Amino acid sequence: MMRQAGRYMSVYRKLAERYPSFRERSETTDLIVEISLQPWEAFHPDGVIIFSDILTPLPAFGVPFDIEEVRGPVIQSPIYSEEGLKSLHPIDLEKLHFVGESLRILRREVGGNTAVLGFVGAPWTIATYIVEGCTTRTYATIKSMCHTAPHVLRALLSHLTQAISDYIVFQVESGAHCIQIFDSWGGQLPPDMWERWSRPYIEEIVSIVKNKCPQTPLVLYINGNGGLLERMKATGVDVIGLDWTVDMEDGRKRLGKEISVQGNVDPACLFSPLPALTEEIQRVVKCAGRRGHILNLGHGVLVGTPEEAVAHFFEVARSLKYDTLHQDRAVDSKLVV
Ligand SMILES: O=C(O)CCc1c2[nH]c(c1CC(=O)O)Cc1[nH]c(c(CC(=O)O)c1CCC(=O)O)Cc1[nH]c(c(CC(=O)O)c1CCC(=O)O)Cc1[nH]c(c(CCC(=O)O)c1CC(=O)O)C2
Repeated sequence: MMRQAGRYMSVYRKLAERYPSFRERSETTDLIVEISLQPWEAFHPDGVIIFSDILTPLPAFGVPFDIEEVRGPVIQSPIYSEEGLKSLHPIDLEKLHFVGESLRILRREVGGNTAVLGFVGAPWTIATYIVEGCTTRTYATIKSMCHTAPHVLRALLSHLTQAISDYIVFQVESGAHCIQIFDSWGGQLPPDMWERWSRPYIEEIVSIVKNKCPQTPLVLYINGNGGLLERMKATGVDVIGLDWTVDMEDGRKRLGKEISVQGNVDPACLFSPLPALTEEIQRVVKCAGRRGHILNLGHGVLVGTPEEAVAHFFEVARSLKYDTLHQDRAVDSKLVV
């Protein structure tokens, strides 16, 4: 489940009181392992997601950042000029030793029946933070840069493409079974702009990673991806994450049978009465069909979500039987949540 660890869990909030800095919590091996295992111990999902952030690798290629309680991510020196590009350097994976160590420990801790999942941000999404300096609602600076300084933006995105590719391979070699690429803010671009400013860089990442780790499935998630589904498929990833604004059945039709899908229960549904949540999970699973569906939310668990609802989500997922959901014969297929 996306964002399955974090602020909605009381054990996490208690730990955060003792370790108030997000960077400390997400850059200390023991804490990363402990936080990653909190939802695994509480709900027994099929996958453990390393507790980290899409911004975690930034300092390893020359971009310091912090996560502030109210403002969220803050980049001390945003990059929007050729001068700013000078601070970038190739990713130094030794500076991310805690990620490698945590993935290795998680693999040992969870045994053979649980997948260990790594993730990265896509170049466009990471660039929105590096250029804007913080979370933005308008993306005005980076979008205007597409016209005022396209060469600078291209150089930044190319640098990020190489760094992120190296970082994915590092995560796989450290033990991640599967990698999700978050182009969370790709849906903020008109589709033709996404084609120019995001897709080529994701495609290059996919090609580098498929060359070095051909067995590792890659999931691509974009928030607000209704206008982009077919374009996402063309990147060559193995799984397309659907947010909840796309009907699962429509998504399936548009994407065809040969690609897998993930999603797409509305995270807000976890605030509804549990029987309504049960029905929605069953509906989504039924619409997704019998093969190649990773049951998940359409985006991360929201802050304030009742933990009982998350527990219920996993219980319902485990209880599903294809032969009762579908009239056709049951298949021996596993649900991953
Ligand atoms: O998420 C927030 O609302 C707070 C600020 C924020 C963070 N990263 C950020 C944002 C969004 C933004 O403002 O741009 C920026 C961020 N981090 C991430 C994404 C990708 C996405 O969710 O679409 C994004 C961009 C989009 C987005 O936030 O929706 C990914 C992320 N951060 C994180 C995790 C791990 C996890 O939660 O299990 C994960 C993903 C793992 C997965 O779902 O597979 C961890 C994280 N990062 C962060 C926090 C909050 C700070 C804290 O615990 O003290 C937390 C913990 C939590 O969400 O409760 C900081």
